[in-house]
Amino acid sequence: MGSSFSCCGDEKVEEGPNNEMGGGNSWRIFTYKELYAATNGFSENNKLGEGGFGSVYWGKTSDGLQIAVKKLKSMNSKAEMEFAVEVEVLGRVRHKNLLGLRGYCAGNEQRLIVYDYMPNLSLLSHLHGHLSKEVQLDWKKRMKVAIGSAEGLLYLHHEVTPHIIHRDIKASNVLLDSNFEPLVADFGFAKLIPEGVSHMTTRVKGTLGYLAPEYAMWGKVSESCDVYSFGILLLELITGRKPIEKLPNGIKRTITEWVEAMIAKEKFKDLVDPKLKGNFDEFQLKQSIRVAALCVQSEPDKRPTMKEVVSILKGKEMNFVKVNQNLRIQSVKYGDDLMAMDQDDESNDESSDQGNESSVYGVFGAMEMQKMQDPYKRFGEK
Ligand SMILES: Nc1ncnc2c1ncn2[C@@H]1O[C@H](COP(=O)(O)OP(=O)(O)OP(=O)(O)O)[C@@H](O)[C@H]1O
Repeated sequence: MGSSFSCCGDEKVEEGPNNEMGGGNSWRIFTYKELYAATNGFSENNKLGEGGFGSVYWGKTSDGLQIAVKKLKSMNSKAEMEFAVEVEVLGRVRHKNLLGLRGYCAGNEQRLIVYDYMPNLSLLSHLHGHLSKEVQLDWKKRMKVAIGSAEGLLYLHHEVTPHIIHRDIKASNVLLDSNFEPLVADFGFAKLIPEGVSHMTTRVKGTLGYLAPEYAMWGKVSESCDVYSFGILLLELITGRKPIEKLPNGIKRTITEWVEAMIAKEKFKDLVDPKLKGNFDEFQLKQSIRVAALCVQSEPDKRPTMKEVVSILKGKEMNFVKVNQNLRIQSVKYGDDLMAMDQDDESNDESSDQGNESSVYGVFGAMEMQKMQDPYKRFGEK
């Protein structure tokens, strides 16, 4: 590995366009040699986690900056596309709640993306992973994470041109800085939406449990798919439960099914993660359940926009909320074929971020997904 430092040459050849907006947010091209040295040769000890794209390593540059380096695991057209999309999208976005680009390295043999290191890791590790026992995420922090993530999405949907749909909103893609400010990450699946286009039909990418039904089944993608995923994330933050749980009898249950049943019994307070030991704000609980209920409706047109979501989470009442005053959650059934593909299983992974969430990369909806020999293959892999 160490022999081929073909990547990007040894000189700093290019800088991001936004340097004038503050040195802290600029990006540049890194050399492979630099990243190799920063990560101690991509040592296993430096590994922060692994996703579909490849592994992520902690590192420190020669000028003392702590970074996270995402290293493509194999060079194929699919992975190349994801790399290109992520770098392209990251180059366009700038918001306190979006994990921006610190740099990249693209040579003949390597593709690497460099981000700022987020010392409090992912939301997933706090809710279900190795940090969950420490219960650092009290109610106030959870609300901060909810509002911040929603603001990041609001920016993508309404403020950047062309608009961007993230398509993979989930707990492992929300990273936390030293103040527990959330930063939405992982733009490899993002879609740029040309002006005037309300929705597009596309291959399904994302993670089962968070996928909007119209997207999972028919590949119909619009901003409201992110709104649906955000609703699931919000329920996860409130309840501390996973989007899909495997019950002792082997049956899989979605978080919306569980919440729906609890609300039917009017057990609102019992919805809150027991780890919080009853320490939560009742008004905020009601508001956030209401937002989540609106977001996870199966009809995309009935879901709120992220602007509306942010307003309600910040305590402002909106007229349209009247349609869902009684806090009813509509649970969506994905269908047995899709649920069978969930690989959540028993892995309540305490040791790392990997593997305790079901990343399913379906193609063209459930029927096609069922036909795939290996459902966990990523798109585009032959
Ligand atoms: N900037 C960062 N700072 C700290 N940890 C990070 C950073 N970026 C990624 N990680 C860690 O590395 C793990 C792997 O990230 P990655 O985005 O590759 O995959 P994922 O989101 O877990 O899975 P998927 O590929 O299915 O989206 C994350 O869960 C996170 O804990």
